[in-house]
Amino acid sequence: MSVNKKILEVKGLNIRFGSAAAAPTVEDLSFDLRAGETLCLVGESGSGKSISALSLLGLLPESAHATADQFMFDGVEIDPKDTKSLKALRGEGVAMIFQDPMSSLNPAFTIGYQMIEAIRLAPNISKQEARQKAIHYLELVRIADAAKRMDGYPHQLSGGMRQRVMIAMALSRNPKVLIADEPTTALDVTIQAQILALIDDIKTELGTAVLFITHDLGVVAETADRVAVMYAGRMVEAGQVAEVFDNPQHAYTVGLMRASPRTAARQRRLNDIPGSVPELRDRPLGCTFAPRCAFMTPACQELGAEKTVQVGTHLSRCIRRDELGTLLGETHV
Ligand SMILES: Nc1ncnc2c1ncn2[C@@H]1O[C@H](COP(=O)(O)OP(=O)(O)OP(=O)(O)O)[C@@H](O)[C@H]1O
Repeated sequence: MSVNKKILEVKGLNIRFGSAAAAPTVEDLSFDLRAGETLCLVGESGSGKSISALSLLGLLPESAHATADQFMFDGVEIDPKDTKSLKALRGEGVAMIFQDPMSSLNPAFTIGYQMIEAIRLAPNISKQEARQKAIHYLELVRIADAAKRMDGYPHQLSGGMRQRVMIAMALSRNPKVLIADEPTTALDVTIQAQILALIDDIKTELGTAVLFITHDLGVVAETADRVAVMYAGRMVEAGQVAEVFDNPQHAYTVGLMRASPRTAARQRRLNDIPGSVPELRDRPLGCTFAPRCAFMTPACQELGAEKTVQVGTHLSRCIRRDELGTLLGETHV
C-alpha cells in the first residue's frame, strides 16, 4: 500500500439536527486522510469533532441530517445519508475507539470471547482462526501473556490495558482507517504517552490512516502529521503540524496554544481563551471567533470575513492571518 494513497476524502460536509433546513451544526467541513498518516481534529468541547467522526460511520443520532458535496472511501463514492453503506464500512473499512473502553467492552464476557466474536463478524473464519488472530492482535498492542489474558475479564485490567484491548479489537479486522476519539483523556500522563506511541507504531507498521480527535494541542504535537483546528462547527485552520505550530494563522489556534501546558512552554503562565464557544445556531455574522478574539477589527464582523484561504497546504479562515505573526510580537494578550 502506498503511503500517500488517499483513503478518505470528505468535501463540504454539513450536519444539521432536527430538520434538514436547520442551521448547520457542522458546516462545510472538508478534509482528506492518507494511508499511514495521522490527522488530528482539535478544538474545544462542542466544536463538532465527534459528530463529524460519527457521521463517517453512519452513527449519528436519528435527528441528525448529514450531507456532503463528496464523500469518498478508498476511491468509492458514498452518500453520507446512506447509513447502510456506511455501516458496511465499519470494521474492515473504518474502526473507532473511544475515551472510555468500558463503554464498548462487556463486563460479563472474557476479553477473548469478545475479541473472537468481533473477528468472526468477517465471513468464513473459524473459531480457531479467530482465536489465533485475537492473540496476534493482543501481542501487536504489546499485551504480555496474550493467550492468558484472553481468559480475563475487562475489570481485571487497568485503564491503559483496557484501551490496548480496544485498539486490538478495532485493528483485528484490519481497518484502513482508525478513528480515535479522545482515547487517552481518561488516562494518566505516563500511560497516555504509551498509548500515543502505540497508535503511532500501528500507523507506521500497518499503514493505517488515523483520524485522532482531541482537545489537547500537546497530544497533537506528539501524534499528528497534519492538524485541523475546529471552532463552532467549522474548520478554522489546517495544515502540517510544524507549519501550524510554528506559524499559526488563526487567532483561535494561538489561543489554544497559549492554553496548552506543552505548547505554551515558553510562556510564563497559561492563558485561557476568554468566553465560550457560541451556540452553533447563533453564529455571529462574520468570523465566529471574533467576539472572543484579542485581534478583532470591525472588518472581522462583516459577512465574508470567514472566507477560507489556502496557501500550499496551510489553510486559514482568519482575515488577519498575514498580520498575526507581527501582532503576536507586539502584544502580551
Ligand atoms: N443528539 C444531538 N442533538 C442535538 N444536537 C447535538 C446532538 N449531539 C451533538 N449535538 C450538537 O453538536 C455539537 C458538537 O458536538 P460534538 O460532540 O461533536 O462536539 P465535540 O467537539 O466532539 O466536543 P466534546 O469533546 O465535548 O465531545 C454539540 O455542541 C451540540 O450542539
